[in-house]
Amino acid sequence: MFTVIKRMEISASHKLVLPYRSKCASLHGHNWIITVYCRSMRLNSEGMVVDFTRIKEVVMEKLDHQNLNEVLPFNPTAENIARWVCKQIPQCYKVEVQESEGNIVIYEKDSASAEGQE
Ligand SMILES: Nc1nc2c(c(=O)[nH]1)N=C([C@H](O)[C@H](O)COP(=O)(O)OP(=O)(O)OP(=O)(O)O)CN2
Ligand SMILES: [Zn+2]
Repeated sequence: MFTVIKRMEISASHKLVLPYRSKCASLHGHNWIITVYCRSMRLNSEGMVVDFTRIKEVVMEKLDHQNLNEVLPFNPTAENIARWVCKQIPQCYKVEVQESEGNIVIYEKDSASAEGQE
């Protein structure tokens, strides 16, 4: 089994839609550190699980220097962002989203529904 890990930092803004008072309901920014984990039993014809550059393109081109409320069709919580990133990359099974030093979310694909990893 091969595992590929790609870590990226994205600068972006967001506000959260919440049913209670929160400072996060106002537009603000973070430098999110997103770590993408991909795995496969087999390599493609180029000898890769997935190209590091392809992972960066998928994540950075969509999210970096954007207002996440405008480019994502859901409330841009760290949880939703992690799940969205995982869905963009077939070989991905886990995504860690670090919003600040102390705020970290990990999304892991349900192994029963995992695809493209063998
Ligand atoms: N489970 C989640 N909780 C919160 C999320 C989230 O994505 N998932 N997001 C936020 C906001 O984005 C907010 O910006 C973070 O607020 P806060 O926890 O107060 O974080 P700080 O960066 O200010 O960190 P400190 O711990 O206060 O230093 C809120 N909750
Ligand atoms: Zn925030």
